[in-house]
Amino acid sequence: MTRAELFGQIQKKNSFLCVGLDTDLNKIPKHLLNTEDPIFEFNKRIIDATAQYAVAYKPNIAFYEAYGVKGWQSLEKTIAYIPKDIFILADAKRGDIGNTSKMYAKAFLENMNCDAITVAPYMGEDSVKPFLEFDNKWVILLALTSNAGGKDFQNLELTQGGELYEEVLRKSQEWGTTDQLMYVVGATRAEALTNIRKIVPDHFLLVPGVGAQGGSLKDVAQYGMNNQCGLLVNSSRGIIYASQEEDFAEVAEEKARELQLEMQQYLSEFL
Ligand SMILES: O=C(O)c1cc(=O)[nH]c(=O)n1[C@@H]1O[C@H](COP(=O)(O)O)[C@@H](O)[C@H]1O
Repeated sequence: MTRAELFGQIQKKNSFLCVGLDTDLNKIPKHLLNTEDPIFEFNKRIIDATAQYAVAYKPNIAFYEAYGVKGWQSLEKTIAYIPKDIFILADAKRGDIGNTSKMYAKAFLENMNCDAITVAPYMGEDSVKPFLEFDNKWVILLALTSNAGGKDFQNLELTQGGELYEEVLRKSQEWGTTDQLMYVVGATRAEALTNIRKIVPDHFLLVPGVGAQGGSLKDVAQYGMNNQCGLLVNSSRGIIYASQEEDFAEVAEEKARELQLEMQQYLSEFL
């Protein structure tokens, strides 16, 4: 999907919501466990309930890989089921030496035909470049993550000045364009967004961490939005497990609608 198409979806739906499909057999409603493919059945119901409010879905690959071949099949069915105009982001956090990254890229951007993949920048340019060789596909580089341990490395002061995550933002801009690269910034790190926007004013940011991790959507929108919105804000557990009973899809729809309404307000205020 191109940047213009993504922004078009945001304008059409008045939303920059990404629904995270972190589907865990221990958390989905019990009655679904009797179906042939409980993971897909759950995802299908969540997608049906939230597609009108979501501009992106983010299946976290760990939740599928954990169940082996069956999990992978559920993932493929889920990706095929997502409406074609919605951005699909494989949250796989890959990155390895060049010829290995090339195979990861082939798996997610070609065979699975996802629009984007999350990539760890730690191994540098030749580990990221193979993901950038696909038309209208995106690499989402981890910059400032939402977890407490993110500070262990990402906030280290470099001898030449600045913190490590700032160098990730600066250096990686040499590798691809604003039509190919996005960055992960946790909603729990919203205080850094003003500084981040000085370094990457035009890029899209994937922002996980609202809902279950407690990040503020308002702060993210206020300090992170640019003139093309420039944000995809993810919520996984806060939507998909808001109810773990038979009404889970209705409650997920309500939660997605609540976030969309709030986003609509910020789009009119800050865009
Ligand atoms: O890359 C990510 O999506 C990601 C980066 C990050 O810094 N923090 C983070 O929580 N995530 C992912 O975003 C999702 C957050 O889920 P919830 O906390 O349930 O909304 C999970 O799939 C995480 O793996």
